[in-house]
Amino acid sequence: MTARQAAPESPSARPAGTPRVDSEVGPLRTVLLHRPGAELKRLTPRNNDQLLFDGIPWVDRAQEEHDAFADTLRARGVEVLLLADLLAEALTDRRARAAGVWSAVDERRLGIDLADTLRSHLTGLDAAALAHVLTAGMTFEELPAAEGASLVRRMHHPHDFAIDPLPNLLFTRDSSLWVGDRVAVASLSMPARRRETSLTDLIYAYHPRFARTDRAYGAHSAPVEGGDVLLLAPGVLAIGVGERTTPAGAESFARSAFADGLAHTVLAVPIAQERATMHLDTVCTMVDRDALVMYPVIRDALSAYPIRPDGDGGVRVDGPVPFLEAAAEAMGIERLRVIDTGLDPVTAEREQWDDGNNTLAIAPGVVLAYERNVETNARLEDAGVEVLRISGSELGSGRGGPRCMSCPIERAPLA
Ligand SMILES: NC(=O)NCCC[C@H](N)C(=O)O
Repeated sequence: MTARQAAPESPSARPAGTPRVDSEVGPLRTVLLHRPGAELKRLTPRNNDQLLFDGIPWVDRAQEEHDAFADTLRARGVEVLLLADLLAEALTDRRARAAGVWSAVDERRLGIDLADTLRSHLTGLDAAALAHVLTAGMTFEELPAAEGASLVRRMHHPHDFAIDPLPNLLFTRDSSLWVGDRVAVASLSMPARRRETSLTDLIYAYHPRFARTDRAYGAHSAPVEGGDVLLLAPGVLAIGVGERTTPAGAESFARSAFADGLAHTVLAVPIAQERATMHLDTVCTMVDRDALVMYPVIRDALSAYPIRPDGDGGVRVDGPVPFLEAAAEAMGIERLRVIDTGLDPVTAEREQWDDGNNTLAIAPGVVLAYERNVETNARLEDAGVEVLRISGSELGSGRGGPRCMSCPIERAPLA
């Protein structure tokens, strides 16, 4: 056990406005969202698979849905920060602009000459214009004119990307996460998403709001995505290991959390390496202090490898043991209540796919959920959970729900 053992906070211990997240369900005070923008307009039937979207969203409607999502949160007193605003504000710092330019220009793709031309063009942009390129990307036909016509320019199709767009920025859950008073910039596994962390990294490094923020983990470590990390209770993390987060990622995240005194137990939870279950939060999320909504197909099979400090600077790994029991034990409660997705196996499969499990708790027993998951929402209400329904017909085409689309930055402690 490390000296700085994670301990439950007293509810009055900290003033509002200090970033800190110790649980999945503590009253949500501040959250980071990304209003989908021009980057979504880059999706075509030729690139949507590679860019991890299941279809081509109607962008205006997706924005309306997202605005309604943000308004639902604001109406409950949650401060909503938008990633594009933070990015543009951070980019007013010259050092942030330099970091943004370097992270966006890929010499391996463009060759040295074209990369140089593009870097000097981007360096001359103001913060707002640069923020636009960093999120929406740039095609070859949008490149600045330059003397001579390089082979690279001539042989690429005008619609090829010189800088890839980042349509999955919408899912702010995955590219950074807060544990206690520290932010971890995730290490994303899919090539289509990797550059996202250069933007979250830049925001936390240069935006004045986060000037005194300590880091946990880092984007160059083994893969860990925020959608796989559940803060079951103060000091207790569950980390899904599957399509995205690797065993090495879960182990090094655990070591780093122990070293920083952020956790006493990490449960590494194997999940199927499939798109339908790409993150742990696609199969279960917490809806109350002691309750989860969970895909029934995995409920009895879900296991965990508990990881704890060995008292000698290393870690001890136990298990595998049944997840629900291990979680309840680590949380210090008798048992976890489980609310099933869907009604029958087919509805459950449909609603799991449509992110019925992917709820965002804004307080114990109060969640945001997609309205389309009618049966799951009814079950939640039967179990006493208040469900604030949002529409996600277009937002859902990227396969992510309210939890995926939100990165809590401050939650009040659980009373
Ligand atoms: N936590 C989540 O499950 N996030 C959803 C991410 C969806 C995105 N299209 C992806 O494939 O990464």
